[in-house]
Amino acid sequence: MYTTAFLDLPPFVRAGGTVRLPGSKSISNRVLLLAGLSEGVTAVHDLLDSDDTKVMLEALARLGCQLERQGEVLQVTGIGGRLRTREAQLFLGNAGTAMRPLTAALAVLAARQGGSFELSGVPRMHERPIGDLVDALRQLGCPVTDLGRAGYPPLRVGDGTERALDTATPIRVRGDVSSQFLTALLLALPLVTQDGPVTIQVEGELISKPYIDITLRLLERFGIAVQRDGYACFVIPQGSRYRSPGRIHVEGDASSASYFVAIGAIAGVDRPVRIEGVGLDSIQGDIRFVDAARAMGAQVEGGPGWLEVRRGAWPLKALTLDCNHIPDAAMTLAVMALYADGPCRLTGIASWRVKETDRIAAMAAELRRVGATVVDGADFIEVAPPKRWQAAALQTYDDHRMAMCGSLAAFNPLAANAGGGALPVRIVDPRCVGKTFPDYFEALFDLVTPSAGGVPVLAVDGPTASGKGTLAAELAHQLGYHLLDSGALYRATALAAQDAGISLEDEPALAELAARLELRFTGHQVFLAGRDITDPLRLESTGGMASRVSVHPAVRKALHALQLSFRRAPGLVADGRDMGTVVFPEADLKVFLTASADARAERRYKQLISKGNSANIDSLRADLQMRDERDKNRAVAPLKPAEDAMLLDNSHLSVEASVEKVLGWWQQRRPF
Ligand SMILES: Nc1ncnc2c1ncn2[C@@H]1O[C@H](COP(=O)(O)OP(=O)(O)O)[C@@H](O)[C@H]1O
Ligand SMILES: Nc1ccn([C@@H]2O[C@H](COP(=O)(O)OP(=O)(O)O)[C@@H](O)[C@H]2O)c(=O)n1
Repeated sequence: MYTTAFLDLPPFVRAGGTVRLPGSKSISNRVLLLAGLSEGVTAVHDLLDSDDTKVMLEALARLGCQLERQGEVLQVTGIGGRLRTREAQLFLGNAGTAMRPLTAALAVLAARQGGSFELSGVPRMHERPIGDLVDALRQLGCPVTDLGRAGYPPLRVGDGTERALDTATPIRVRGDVSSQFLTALLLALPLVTQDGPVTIQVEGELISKPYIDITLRLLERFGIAVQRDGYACFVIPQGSRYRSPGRIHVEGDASSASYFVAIGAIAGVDRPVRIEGVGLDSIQGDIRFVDAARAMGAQVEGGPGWLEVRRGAWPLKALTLDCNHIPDAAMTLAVMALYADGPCRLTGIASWRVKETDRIAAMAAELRRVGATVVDGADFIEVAPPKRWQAAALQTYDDHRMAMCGSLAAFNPLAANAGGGALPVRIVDPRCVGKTFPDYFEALFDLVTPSAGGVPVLAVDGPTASGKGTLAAELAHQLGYHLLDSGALYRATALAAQDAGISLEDEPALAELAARLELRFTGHQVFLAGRDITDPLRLESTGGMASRVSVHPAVRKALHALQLSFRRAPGLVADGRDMGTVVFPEADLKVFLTASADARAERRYKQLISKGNSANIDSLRADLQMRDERDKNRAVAPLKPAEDAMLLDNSHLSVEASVEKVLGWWQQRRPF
């Protein structure tokens, strides 16, 4: 997962390959609650691991459920409908799928068995209405106290005393704001069917019906057969009891699939985008997004648990659609509209206004940034593709879907009206995808081909101990970019030569060795032919050998292709001696880092001492000056600043100040 302040996506021109979807959020949190309320143990397979499931799991643990991971499977031992804890404060982040059902379940349990629970979330959660659910619970006789604004979390359910509930009178709940209130009641009310059946009557036209279908199907798996009359009246039979199905598989998330369906429709030109984990047989309503994508031109094939998507019509065909049945996936259509042959109009989306953010307002604002013409109203949005695309920094409003949708703007080079341009797209706060799809961007980068020269490079060159490695690593960390420590390649070649007994003057043998170097970088570790060389690689003596190895033109040539292969989406920070001059002459920013010989000798001295090595500052200074001479005076790729390099003498600058300086230069060169 990218936890950077922003993530710049290079422009993409093609997509293809396979993506395996994480589990559905809606199914995961419903299954967890049902398993938590059941008698016995439920083995949950393919559970989504995300922010929203984490808060649900934490809440269940606080309530006395036993949770045990066995590899990929989570074993949940439920409380069997009996409170194990009579008091708890539960923090539920921004997870509507945890807040609503837990409010309902704990309200009835607390009233029946005497308990008191506080439920709260992030500030946005406290702006998301829950009043209709609270009204329904109060009709039953459950004590519910508003701890903030009436009708919004935080709430307290129960007052510690046992109460009789009125389960004979039908419970009325509004269905036209969010179907989650009805879901919450359906999931919770089997707990109070001891004395008779419980009837729920929906007032107003129910929205997002497919989510109720998921709820009913999962209740059935847990032994509860709800009788119903369409979507207006639901009856939970007397004596209903949750029974664990023993084992249950969570489907891949159909809403998450929508981004990859869109990517296939936009850029699946040479090969399809294959999506695994959810198929045409899905129980999730958002699978019907596939119909909408087809209507826009996508070619979609599918079977149980898989979909394959290719580009069909291009540009995409403009669409007008009532999206009431696919509230979440419909957001993806709003972004596909950027690539359509006319304006697209999505209606029936009033519920967008009460989601993680006001999604109609957010979508309109962000699509305008890339150049689209957008008209929005209480329950619709109309998007006309940009006449002129603009490079944009897209805000994400702590909303995972805004971030994932925004990424689709990076296919702008393919737009009919792109005019040959290729613009990067900045996603601000990419971490918000953690709500449902923590590795979304990694999955995206695995599928896409960036435009030629589209992957940005930041080159840092300079003499030894100037702080290149430290600076480059921190820049890569803050930008979410890959890191090339080119010195490590020369160092590894030197170690390999030492192992193989090859002389450091034997150019042809060294070049051959360099060409078939079996190097692997994992986190902070480096492996050479399977051997961990992390420590020997950093030895001062290895640096000295590397300096001798690196003077040979044939060795430099042999390592060239390997260095280029580090340039992958989203971007690269490369550190060395000739990054800006030879290897990446077209780098977007070149920094030449220097510091006085005294400063560098002192840094190296401290670095060695802190690692428990012995060192002598005078010999270190002499050694680094000798290495500077060799690097500067060699015939091929000598150490010198590129003509267009920015010079930075950091003799009197802290690491943080150097990083800030370079990030400032970087920002100036970005088009946002
Ligand atoms: N701007 C700086 N100010 C002070 N010390 C620094 C600075 N940059 C790096 N250092 C320290 O100097 C040492 C050498 O830095 P390193 O990044 O390994 O250099 P290089 O990669 O150029 O050989 C490290 O211990 C590092 O923490
Ligand atoms: N792009 C590069 C990187 C390193 N090198 C050589 O490899 C040696 C080790 O590089 P390094 O960056 O790990 O070493 P230090 O800068 O820490 O000494 C340097 O002394 C250079 O001679 C090079 O020639 N070209």
